[in-house]
Amino acid sequence: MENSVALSLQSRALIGSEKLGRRESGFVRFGNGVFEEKAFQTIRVGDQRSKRASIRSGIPDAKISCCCKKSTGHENFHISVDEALILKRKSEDVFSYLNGRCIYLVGMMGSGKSTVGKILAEVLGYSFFDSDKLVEQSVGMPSVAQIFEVYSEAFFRDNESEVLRELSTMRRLVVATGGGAVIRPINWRYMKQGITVWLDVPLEALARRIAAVGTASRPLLHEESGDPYTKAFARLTALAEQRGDAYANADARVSLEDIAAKQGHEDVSALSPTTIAIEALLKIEMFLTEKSKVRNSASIQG
Ligand SMILES: Nc1ncnc2c1ncn2[C@@H]1O[C@H](COP(=O)(O)OP(=O)(O)O)[C@@H](O)[C@H]1O
Ligand SMILES: O=C(O)C1=C[C@@H](OP(=O)(O)O)[C@@H](O)[C@H](O)C1
Repeated sequence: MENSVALSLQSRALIGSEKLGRRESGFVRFGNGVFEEKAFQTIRVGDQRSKRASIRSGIPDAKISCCCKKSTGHENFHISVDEALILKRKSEDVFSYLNGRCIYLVGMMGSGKSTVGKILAEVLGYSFFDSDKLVEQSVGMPSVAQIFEVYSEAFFRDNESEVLRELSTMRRLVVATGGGAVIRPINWRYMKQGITVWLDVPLEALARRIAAVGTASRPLLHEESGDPYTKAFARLTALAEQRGDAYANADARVSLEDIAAKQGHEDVSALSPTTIAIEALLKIEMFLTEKSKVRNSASIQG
């Protein structure tokens, strides 16, 4: 991405009426109990000044929204009053520890990076970005699938790295990265400017989710034959093996199996995105408090 090229970054979850600080109230309408994606912000990559100014100012006329329905319109995730309150309290705790640092969500395709990322952005008063969407915009194509087809995976990966580099200069963002962003060490350098969080979801659950929405938008899953679940599962298994421990570089790991066990569920499909967002905040808090303890004891010793 060259500076001269005017590219547009879109943030789909900046849903607050305040100017990117803490939202004091109204992030959820309890009566309805679902979130709805409402507002988006456009900023230009390549023009750092307008980008930062735009991010600082937020969206003056954005409405506080109460429920978040995915843009596909197929799913509603219900959220209880209790969960909404825990989410709000935990976000307030974590907000000060974060001190403006960005959150990068990593994980396999379908692990919920976008779904959970939008919730985190909303409660923290951060902007949400999906790195796949930013690559699409920077290349000027409507889908990642098309970029793979017309150019190549390598071309997509180069642009993905460039997008992550740009984002790494910014603050107060939640970024849903593409599932393969973890394979390039340079991307870790960019993402480690913020806090990295791995959404660790069992492959069966991923395959079920992806089969439900289809593989058309995910070119790496599109080649296999067979029914949607079987082909998604086979390809995800191969990708997970290739990627090995790459996801484990993340600062915090959110294991859906662990949350399900803790809550007495047999299956991770019982876990709502809100429950997962709460766990992500807990893990971020643990990581940051641990880090500051280590720093403090090092400064006492030295
Ligand atoms: N906790 C969850 N339970 C059930 N389905 C989910 C959950 N989180 C996400 N999904 C669904 O899984 C699919 C992939 O989620 P998405 O957030 O797009 O993943 P990613 O951004 O990691 O590719 C979407 O259809 C989404 O609605
Ligand atoms: O795992 C991967 O290599 C990919 C994941 C996709 O992102 P999501 O994880 O958002 O589906 C997208 O970047 C591309 O299709 C490649």
